[in-house]
Amino acid sequence: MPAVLSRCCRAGGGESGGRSRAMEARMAELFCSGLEISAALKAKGKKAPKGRCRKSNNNRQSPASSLPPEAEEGNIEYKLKLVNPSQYRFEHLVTQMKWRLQEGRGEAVYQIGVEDNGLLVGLSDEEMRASLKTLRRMAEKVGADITVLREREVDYDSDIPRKITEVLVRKVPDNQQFLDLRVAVLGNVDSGKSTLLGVLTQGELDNGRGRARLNLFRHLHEIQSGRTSSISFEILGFNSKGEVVNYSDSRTAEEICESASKMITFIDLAGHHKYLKTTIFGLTSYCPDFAMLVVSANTGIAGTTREHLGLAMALKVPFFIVVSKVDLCSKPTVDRTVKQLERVLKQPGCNKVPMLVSTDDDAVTAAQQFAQSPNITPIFTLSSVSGEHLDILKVFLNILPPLTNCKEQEELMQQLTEFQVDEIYTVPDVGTVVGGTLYSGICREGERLVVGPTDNGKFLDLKVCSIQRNRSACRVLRAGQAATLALGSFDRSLLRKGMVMVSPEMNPTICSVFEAEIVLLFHATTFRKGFQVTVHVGNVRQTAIVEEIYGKDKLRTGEKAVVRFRFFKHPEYLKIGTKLLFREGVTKGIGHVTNLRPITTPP
Ligand SMILES: Nc1nc2c(ncn2[C@@H]2O[C@H](COP(=O)(O)OP(=O)(O)OP(=O)(O)O)[C@@H](O)[C@H]2O)c(=O)[nH]1
Repeated sequence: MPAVLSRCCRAGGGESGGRSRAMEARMAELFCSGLEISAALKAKGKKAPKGRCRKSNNNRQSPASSLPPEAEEGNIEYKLKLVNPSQYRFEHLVTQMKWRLQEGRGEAVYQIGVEDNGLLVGLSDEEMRASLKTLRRMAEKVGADITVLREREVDYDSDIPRKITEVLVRKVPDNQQFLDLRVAVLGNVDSGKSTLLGVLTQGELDNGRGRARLNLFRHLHEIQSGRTSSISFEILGFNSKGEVVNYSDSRTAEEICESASKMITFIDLAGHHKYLKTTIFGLTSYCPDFAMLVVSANTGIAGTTREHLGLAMALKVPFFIVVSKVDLCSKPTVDRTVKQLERVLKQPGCNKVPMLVSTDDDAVTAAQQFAQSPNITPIFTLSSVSGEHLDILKVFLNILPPLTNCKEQEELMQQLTEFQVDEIYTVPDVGTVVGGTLYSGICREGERLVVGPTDNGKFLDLKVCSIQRNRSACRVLRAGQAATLALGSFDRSLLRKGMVMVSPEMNPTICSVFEAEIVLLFHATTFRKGFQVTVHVGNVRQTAIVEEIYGKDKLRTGEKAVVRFRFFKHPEYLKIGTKLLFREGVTKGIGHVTNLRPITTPP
């Protein structure tokens, strides 16, 4: 592997292209065991790079007297003070708040007492009171709510104590019911994923023998009877004051949706190795904003942990880590697990900056830094049994912003409708129902779309009879939102996971043969023409045959090439540039689609 690695590092044109290629190759290390990695590094005479990572534990806000200068774009606004503004200035401030909220898709952070250049000047108590009063008036004017995230004393050149205050402003956009984030939950079997979700979403602690998890299953069974998916969804809401809204004080999902201004949908993925295909499907097709990797404090990195970490990295899903079950271990054991994680995160294949989060204050810093640089990896240590540090994770989840901004969202909404079919059900009295995500455009109740491709490459007409999100009715679905669509009497047997429902004007490109630039992450022997792998591209999952490896007759671990694949069963709808992942047994690889051989369908 090492010789190949260095070749990959040197290959490539521009600096960033070369760097990302080297990163891809190094990712091979992530998927291998620790022993393989250290052997590879030793052979290469390399050490994990120190210089590129900021000091770990940089979670503490340094007593620095400045922040980075205010950015024109984004949802963070610095204000030195807001004391008695004139009517004209007040109107200007309100317009500015609207813009910042738009940038943060409904959330903005105001730093009061800070100059535009980032200097932490601070305000006296009286000035701060007056400024917060103005901020409240501004928020009222735009229909937003404000929550003070934290107050800090600053050491500015003055005898009187001065403070800066950080305030979260939240307004649910008029066309939405709540702000929406999707978090995929990863981790080894028994690491405590379902238990943590049970505790977060039901509001009751676990007994260490699976009570919280049982609650969840009973509940799931009640509300999702008939659903056979091995991926389950759980919701955790926050109201405008940042308080948790979950099943502890709401009886139904509808009630939670009604009182929440922000909703986190957890996608609970299986931990066991034999369900890896489903786990990959969950990550590639449900478009999570973030992933939460749960690691048990007493076992550390075990089982599928490393593989799940590699998947999140390969699919570029920003992730944070929860070290669970700290009640079962002594402090040195917890520290050892955290150190082990930090070591892996700093490895060349990862290049992450670990950030241990142990106070509410750290959680605020972590959420903001994480949003600005997904290289930062917050690590929480908690217990679902004693409840230790559980509130810190909730603080983080409450203020965690989406990583795409309004502009990107708007652009996607302007495009033609494209809904990815991830689940298919038959619901009594409703008929055929499909679950999935609206990738682009807008989808309205009553809309006519086409679904396909069928086995012979056709698209079939259908009508969207009704739409539900989080089990509540919804008339309009917007790009990025997940939902279930009822299709009335449409024949279920004509549908399969991986299809798309698109606007009839779209004329989608479908293909059985496509090319992809790939990096072989791991292969026991050599990877040649004729090899069969399961390919995951977005919500498409199908066996494909390697028809050609351009310029080479075989590939070894760590090598890259452009490869031509042919789907085994039926054509699929693919797009150039889409990330791709393939596996078969121990063979794994990543890459992206570079070329399609479209099939032209008869009208
Ligand atoms: N003491 C203690 N036990 C825990 C904690 N979290 C989970 N457990 C226990 O660990 C066991 C496994 O937890 P699960 O939540 O089922 O683990 P999982 O990661 O969802 O496992 P899979 O769904 O099989 O991938 C259960 O018996 C839980 O009660 C914790 O923080 N402390």
